[in-house]
Order: sequence, then C-alpha cells, then structure tokens
Amino acid sequence: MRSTDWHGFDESDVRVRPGKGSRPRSKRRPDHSDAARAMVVAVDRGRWTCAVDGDPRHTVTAMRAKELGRTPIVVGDQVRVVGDTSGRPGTLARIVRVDERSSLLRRTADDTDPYERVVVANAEQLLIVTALADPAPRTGFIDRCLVACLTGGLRPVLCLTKADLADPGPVLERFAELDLPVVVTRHDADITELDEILTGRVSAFVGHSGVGKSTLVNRLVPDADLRTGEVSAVGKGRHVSVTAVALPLPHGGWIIDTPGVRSFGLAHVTPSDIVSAFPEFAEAAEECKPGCGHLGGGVSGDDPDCALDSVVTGGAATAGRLTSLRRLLLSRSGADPGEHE
Ligand SMILES: Nc1nc2c(ncn2[C@@H]2O[C@H](COP(=O)(O)OP(=O)(O)OP(=O)(O)O)[C@@H](O)[C@H]2O)c(=O)[nH]1
Ligand SMILES: [Zn+2]
Repeated sequence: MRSTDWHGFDESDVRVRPGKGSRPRSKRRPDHSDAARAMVVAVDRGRWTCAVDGDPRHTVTAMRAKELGRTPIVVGDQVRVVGDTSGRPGTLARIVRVDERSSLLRRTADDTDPYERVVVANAEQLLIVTALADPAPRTGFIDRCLVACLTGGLRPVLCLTKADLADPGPVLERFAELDLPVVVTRHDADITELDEILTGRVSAFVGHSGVGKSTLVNRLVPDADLRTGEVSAVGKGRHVSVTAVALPLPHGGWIIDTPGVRSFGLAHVTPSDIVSAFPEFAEAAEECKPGCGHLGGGVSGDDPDCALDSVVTGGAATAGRLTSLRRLLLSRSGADPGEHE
C-alpha cells in the first residue's frame, strides 16, 4: 500500500545524531539515576520549560547542565532533569541528559542565522496547514514540507482550511498519488476528525501567515493564548517570541506550534533520500549514472538518461507517481516554484 511509504519509517532509518548527553557516561560523571524524565515544551534563551513525566500540569524551568556543553535542546526533546523539580515559582532544575531523537524538523537558515537548526524533536506527525483560499494554496510549500517529513521521520498530514471559501478538489487531486492523510476544515464546522488524528500524539503544526493555524490551535487547545504567554515568559520573565511551543491537548497528546517557521531546511537532503520513499523506483535508480538527479529530460532537463522513466514505460508505476516524485526532487533544489503559485 502506498500510504505505508510515509508511515513505514523504522526509527533507525532517521539520521538523528543523539545528543551528547546520551553518550555512555564516563565513570567520573554522576550517574543521575534519580533524574526525572521530562519533555521540553518551550525554550527561551538559556531556559527550558519541561513537563515532568509529560504531565502538562507539572512543568519546571531548567537550565542546561555544564557537562552538556552546547548540546542543542529543542521543543519536543525528551530530557532528564535533576535538582529542584517541584516546579515552584523561583526554582530552577538542571537538564543532565537529552535522549536520542525519533524524528526531527530543521528550519531553514535565514539572514540572521546561516545554519539550519533543529526546531522540533520527536514529533510523530507534521500537520501542514494550508488554506484553500485567502491566501491561495501554495503547493510548492506542501512539497517542501513533505520532503522535510520524509527525511526527518514524521508522518505528514495535510490540513486544508477555509473549505467554506473554495473546493478542495484541485489540491486533493494534485497530491492524490501520494496517498497522504488529508483533513479538510472550516471554521463553521466541527473538528472531530482533526481531533481524532491529533489526540494522544505529538504533532507539529506549520503554515503560512493567515491560513487559519491560530484559529485551529485555539479551537483545539482552549487556553492556548494564555499558555503561549506563560511559556514565552519562562525563567527570566522576558516576553520574547519563541521558535516553537508545545501545547497540551485536552484528551492527551501535544500540538507543537511553530510560529514564524515557514519552511524547513532541506540542504542536507539527497535525491536518494527522496527516491527511497517511492519503493517502486528504488531498483531502477540504482541503474542511473552516478550523480543522476533523477529529474529526467523535459523542462527540468538535467537528467535525460534517468532510468526512472523506464519504470513507467514498463508499467510498474504510473506517470503520476513519477511526476510526484520529481516534484519533490525539484522542491529540494532551492527554488520553490510553488511558493508563488
Ligand atoms: N472563511 C474562513 N476564514 C477563516 C477560517 N479559519 C480562519 N479564518 C480567518 O482567516 C484569518 C487568519 O486566521 P488565523 O487563524 O489568524 O491565521 P494564522 O494562520 O494563525 O495566521 P497568523 O496569525 O498570521 O500566523 C482570520 O481572519 C480568520 O478569522 C475558515 O475556516 N474560513
Ligand atoms: Zn536517475
């Protein structure tokens, strides 16, 4: 089944570098066997808010233990904390270890920061929020999110909002060959279906400004505004914008909102990472010349001898599947044609 392409990640496939904290400890280090497990729910310059045992009602503010050096610790990370873990005002715990990650999302480098950075760890799914109108859907953005999911080890879920304004048909058709889970919403209808997809799981949300992401978050997490204010003021009482924040769903699970994150870093993604999500093409790809980008001839033009076309002419895959695969390959290569559609 094609839908398994997106679900079949073995966690060991994800190229995730464990944090330094998960290295075997040297004898001289304290063993911290009494450390509590916690999930990072917000980050604010040198202070991490962590939900002890994943309980949203028991959060502590923590600093990073010196022995971790500059190990990145991001929202969604599973960590071990020691010290005062009561969570009482004015207390500060210490993160002594970061567990190995099961998935990751990196944001793109920007003008102020030349490095791609992990923004969310361990999310099981990425909810790609796109409006059907006002603003018009940006299919290139969806493609780039799909590639980020594929290489980061997340299950993509396409969420099409504002269905009261436009028919979802054309967007659905464009992604039909990928057999993605899709949920269509509108502000005047209930969100049971979305709720079911999210409850009990950790899901990152991404979307451009104006697509209705906040509207959804507020409906799913009734006190979301309040909580965002709370966590963005962690530690030092400063109100700064946060890169991501985890909000607890009323019946279990978390939404990780990523305000300001509009696209994901794909510079590290290789063509074979993408081809591997399309098993019917994997064997043919081995026959391509070294360095083949698998884009084929035609408009993109770079790889006229690509062997992937033979899979379609041989009848083992549809032309639509190859088109979808090549669209993802193209979306990786910097230019984002769909961004302006
Ligand atoms: N017609 C229609 N409008 C909607 C729907 N959902 C949200 N909107 C409107 O779309 C506008 C943007 O919604 P927001 O939820 O603020 O969008 P956002 O994606 O969070 O945007 P930012 O806050 O800029 O990041 C608001 O005026 C909403 O009232 C919907 O289902 N249908
Ligand atoms: Zn090729």
